[in-house]
Amino acid sequence: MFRMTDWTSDLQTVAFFAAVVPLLYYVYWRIANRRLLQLAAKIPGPPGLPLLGNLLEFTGSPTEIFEKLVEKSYQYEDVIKVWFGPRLFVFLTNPVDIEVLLTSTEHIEKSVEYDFMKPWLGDGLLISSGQKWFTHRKVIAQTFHLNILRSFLGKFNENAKKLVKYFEDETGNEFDCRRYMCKYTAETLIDTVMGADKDQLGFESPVYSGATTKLCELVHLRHTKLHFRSDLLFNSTKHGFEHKKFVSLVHDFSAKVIKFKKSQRELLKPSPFIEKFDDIRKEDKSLTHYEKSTGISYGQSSGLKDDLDNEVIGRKKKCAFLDTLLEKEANREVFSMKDVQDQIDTLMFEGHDTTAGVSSMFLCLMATNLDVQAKCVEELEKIFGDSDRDVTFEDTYEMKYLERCVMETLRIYSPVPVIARNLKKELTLVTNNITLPVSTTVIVAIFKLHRREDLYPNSEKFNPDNFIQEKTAARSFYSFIPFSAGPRSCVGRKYAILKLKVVLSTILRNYQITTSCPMESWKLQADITLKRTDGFKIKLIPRKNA
Ligand code: HEM
Repeated sequence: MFRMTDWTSDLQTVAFFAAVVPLLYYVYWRIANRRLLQLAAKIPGPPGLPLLGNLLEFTGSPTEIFEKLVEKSYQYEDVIKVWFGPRLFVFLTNPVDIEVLLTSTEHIEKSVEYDFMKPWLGDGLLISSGQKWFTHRKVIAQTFHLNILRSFLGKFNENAKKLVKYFEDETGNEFDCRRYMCKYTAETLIDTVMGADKDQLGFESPVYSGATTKLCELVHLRHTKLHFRSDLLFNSTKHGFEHKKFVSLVHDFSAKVIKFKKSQRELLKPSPFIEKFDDIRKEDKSLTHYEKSTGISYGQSSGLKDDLDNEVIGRKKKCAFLDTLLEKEANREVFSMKDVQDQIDTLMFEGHDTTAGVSSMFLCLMATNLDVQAKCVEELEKIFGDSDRDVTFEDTYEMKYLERCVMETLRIYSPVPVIARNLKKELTLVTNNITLPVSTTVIVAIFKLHRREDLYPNSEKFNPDNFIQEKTAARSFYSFIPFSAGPRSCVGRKYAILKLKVVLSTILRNYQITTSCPMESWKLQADITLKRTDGFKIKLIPRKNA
């Protein structure tokens, strides 16, 4: 027979366990992580709640979370600690500490947040680690040598001219330019790095770029919403189904590219757009001279050097990215077919989303800084006069002011606002000799670093003079890292800068750019790459002499 006393005692037992089990776990966790807690106590940061840490302070939409993080960063100086539940996150904003982390060959493992991209990018260069990353990086970095990039100039120009033509449909309208820039960057990647033919592949840029934009949003949703971190929960929601659909769309494309390239190889046709270089050393001498004379190392305007800057890459014939990987795969060296596909997916994402973002931002900045735009155009008129000829490699050296504008865009709106590493060993910083414990997630806050008032006075203002030589020489290399730095820096940075110079100069030679949206009204969103939530709106007016 049911008795009231049984029922209340059951309830008391449940309540007892509900309160005691988490408490016991918390006590156990604190004992097991004594060293972590001791070291964390010495790091400045907002006080948090037991178990939850600072979780409740960072809720809301991705834009709101980004704004809260930036706001919080102004309350602290160089190193900031935040607890998200039991996980310790440390944000670095001082170049001296960033240098310690990024130059290390030990702390190169990405944080677990990157794992949410695994179903999409597999073991591609962005995510992989250890020996696999090391051997793949060595091969891929060589395929971005400047001499190989030179051979892409024809395609950069051809596609830039097509873009200018597409823009004719929009003249007089205020429109979001990002989708056009996505089309340009994605199609040009296929034509160059992949050495394929976008038309024969039936490539549809809005579908592909739409899928990657959506995938970024979904991955970021998993970063910001605790309940979506579990694969089981996420995969059973509508977001999980959407994620699966977009991943298979992207993978279908890379499978198609491989099939296309393999059929080309079987026909014994070399890749149609890729020239091969026999003696790379001979050409390198002039590049070294250029780099010495200007201090500019394509993208690392402060002269930072790494494996991409190795002048000597051997006498063997070198060819572009996908030809090289397929050759290796056919010879059963280093890459399996799955590896090749992972690397295509990685490069298609890294190579198109970032470059589309920065070029769209550049156009918006030109539209809101008409004096700067006029100076760029003046420089281009000096180089090209009235001619509508293609941009040559040598012309890109002459675009010194335009390059400073690109650098300043990368500073103020860094397309990758943060990067993150997982510490497998303790790391001692320069700032106050702080030691970061094992398992800390270290965030390099590029967005905040690039807006430090001590490095860039009046830092919210778009000022290309931040990159005149005296100023860059006076700053640490690590105060400007849009492409990261050190062993895991961006392999595509020289490619990106060269392509940006060609396409942006071609647009400026053909159109005057305006907008009705002042910079102060822009809303930013940092889902993997930086975007404007309100759209990249510009208006184009054809230039008379174009
Ligand atoms: C303006 C354009 C670009 C920017 C701002 C940019 C920025 C970055 C950053 C910050 C990283 C480090 C990411 C991290 O540590 O989490 C990175 C890595 C990488 N980027 Fe880029 N990137 C750009 C263009 C490109 C292009 C055009 C390609 C290839 C075609 C590319 C391929 C890669 C790859 C493969 C990695 C991973 C490298 C490794 O871990 O060894 N990127 N990029």
